Amino acid sequence: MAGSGKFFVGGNWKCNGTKDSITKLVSDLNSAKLETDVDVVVAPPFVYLDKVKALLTDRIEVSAQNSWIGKGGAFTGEISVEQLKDIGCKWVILGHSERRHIIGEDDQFIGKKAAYALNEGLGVIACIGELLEEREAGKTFDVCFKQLKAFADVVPSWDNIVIAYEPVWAIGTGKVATPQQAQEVHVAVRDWLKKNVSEEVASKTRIIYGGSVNGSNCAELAKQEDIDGFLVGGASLKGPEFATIVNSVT
Ligand SMILES: O=C(COP(=O)(O)O)NO
Repeated sequence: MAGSGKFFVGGNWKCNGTKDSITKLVSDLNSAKLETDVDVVVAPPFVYLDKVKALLTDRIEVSAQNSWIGKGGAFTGEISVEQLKDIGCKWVILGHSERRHIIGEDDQFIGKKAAYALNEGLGVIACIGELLEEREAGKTFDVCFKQLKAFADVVPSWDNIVIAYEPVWAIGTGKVATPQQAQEVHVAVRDWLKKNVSEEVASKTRIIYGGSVNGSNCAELAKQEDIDGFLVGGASLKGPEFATIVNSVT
C-alpha cells in the first residue's frame, strides 16, 4: 500500500501559490516536527509539482490534483499518470467536488481515471461528498454510495486508495461538519465497503474528512473513531497550522 501509516493527511493547495510563497511553505513544512504514524501528502498546482518534490524532505510525498484518464498523447492541457510518475509523484486526488461541480466530471469518468492511475501504480485520494441541498433532502448516503460504487465498479484493488469524505457545503465555507456529522458518514462508508467489497478493505481503508478543517477544530474531529485523517484546503497553505492538523490525528 502506498504509505503505511495508520493515518493520512493531505494538503490540497488547489489553484494557489507563487514560486516565492510555495518555497516558504515548503521550508516551513520541512522544519515541522510531524508525528510518525501519519502519511503526509501535499498537492501543489501542476506547475510547481516538480519544484515542490525537489524541495521537500522524504517525510512528505507529493500528489497531483488530477490526472488524465489514459496514456498521454494528443490531449491538450492534460497531464498523464506517466508524467506524474516521471517526477516522483506518488498520489493523485480524483473526484474532488470542484472537478465534479465546476468542471463537470461525472462519476464514471472519475472512476475510470482512478482505475488507470491505480493500474499504473499511483495512490488515489478518492473524493466523495454531497451538496447542501442533497443533505437537506436526506440524500447524503445515496449520493456518497453512488460515488463510491463508481470507484468500486472499476478499481483493480483498494490497496492504494484513501477515501476523502468532503461535504461540498463545508468546503471553503468555514462551516465545518460537526464531529458527529462526519463520523456518521464515515461509519456508513466503512459499512458500505464491508457489504460491497470486503471486511478487510473496510477495516484497512483510510477514510479522511475534508471541509473547513483548521488548527482549532481538527482535534475534536480526530477523536472520532472512523476519521483516519484529513484532506485540508485553505489551512494547508499555512505550514505551522497544517503541521498542527497532521499532529492532531494520532
Ligand atoms: O477541498 C478541500 C477542503 O478545502 P477547505 O479546507 O478550504 O474547506 N480539500 O480537498
